[in-house]
Amino acid sequence: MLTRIPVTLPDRSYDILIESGGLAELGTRMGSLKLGKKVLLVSNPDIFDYYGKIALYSLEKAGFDVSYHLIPAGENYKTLESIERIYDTALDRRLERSSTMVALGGGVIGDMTGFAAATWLRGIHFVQVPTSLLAMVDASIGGKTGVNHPRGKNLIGAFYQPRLVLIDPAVLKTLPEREFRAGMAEVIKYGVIRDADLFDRLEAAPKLDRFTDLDRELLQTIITRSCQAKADVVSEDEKESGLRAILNYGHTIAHAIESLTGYSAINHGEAVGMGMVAAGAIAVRLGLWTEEEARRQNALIRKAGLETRIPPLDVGEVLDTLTTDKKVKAGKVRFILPTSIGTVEITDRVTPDLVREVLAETGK
Ligand SMILES: NC(=O)c1ccc[n+]([C@@H]2O[C@H](COP(=O)([O-])OP(=O)(O)OC[C@H]3O[C@@H](n4cnc5c(N)ncnc54)[C@H](O)[C@@H]3O)[C@@H](O)[C@H]2O)c1
Ligand SMILES: O=C(O)C(=O)C[C@@H](O)[C@H](O)[C@H](O)COP(=O)(O)O
Ligand SMILES: [Zn+2]
Repeated sequence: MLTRIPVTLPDRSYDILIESGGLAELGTRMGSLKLGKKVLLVSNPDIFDYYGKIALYSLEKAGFDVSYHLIPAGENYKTLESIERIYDTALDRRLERSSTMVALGGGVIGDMTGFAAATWLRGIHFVQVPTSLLAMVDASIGGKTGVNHPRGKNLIGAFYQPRLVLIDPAVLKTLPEREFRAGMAEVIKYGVIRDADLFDRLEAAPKLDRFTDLDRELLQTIITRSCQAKADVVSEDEKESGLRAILNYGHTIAHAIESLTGYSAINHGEAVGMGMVAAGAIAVRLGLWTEEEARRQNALIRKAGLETRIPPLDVGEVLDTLTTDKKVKAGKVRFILPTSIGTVEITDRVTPDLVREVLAETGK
């Protein structure tokens, strides 16, 4: 069964296509977009070993002239140096304005390929083929592309929309369990910020922490509801001038955790899980959210096999890193905080002392 979710934008609308086994149709799907012949597939060696051949074969069969570029796996390769290596291959391959970069991988590959496509020749086509749960439900959609700065997450980048997002849930069978759980953090995020019914369904599920324990119907619900939530928000506010900031729930503290731990010990989804616990505790202390709902959120995060306690960090460094967050306005750090399951608000009322208290409460 093919599910199509449109992302409707003023001048760069595109489809999210969700279909089990759909990777083999990549060439045909791209064939209908009127792209130039040259394609550069960007991936990492592990993912390429599993799925590179299917993707290349499908593209070649559809008449594309394909080459590929591999970047070692891991968030600490999400750097400008890796982007320069993509540029080298783009130059060697003489990519043209009509050419396309295809990201075959998780969010790290997707964010970097999108940024390289946005900047090479001032912008060439770009297609997302997400292979991790997190990239399927979040990173591949909406056009946030970029890389990390050693002192701050995603500080370098561009809004640049893909021409197509092609999701083949069957590839999740090889995703390491830890990465599956990381993806569940962003799924729970949608429940808290926007989709109370999704939250209820996750609560009702017998298990959430392993791909193999999830029934196929629930997996389909998780992917389609999450993609729909992201597509709706991005369609309303492409460049985060307002509503889109809700997608950053849990990320203010998560990004500080990621950069202060060197982008290696804790992955993005794990940090988001911890960040949502901290944001929930802040909301309770400000009288915005009930303790009972915060407890339900935290129980769901634990049920997804995620850690809810923040590792020991220097609080001064955390506070300093928060000031590099992209939501900072007029020098004030802004947080997305829940007001009920399914609704959030954005506030600049969170003081450094409150962050200190909550880090002490939610820390290990
Ligand atoms: N642009 C956005 O809107 C957005 C949204 C959320 C997250 N992100 C970014 O996404 C990144 C996190 O993405 P992620 O969680 O996918 O991490 P990731 O890209 O590092 O992938 C996680 C790991 O899973 C492996 N993997 C992926 N798919 C696989 C498969 N099918 N089989 C076997 N192994 C597979 C990868 O090789 C990697 O080791 C972060 O950099 C985060 O900032 C971006
Ligand atoms: O798409 C968005 O908007 C998001 O905030 C989604 C987040 O899950 C994602 O991690 C994003 O990359 C964070 O954005 P940033 O602007 O804070 O870097
Ligand atoms: Zn995220």
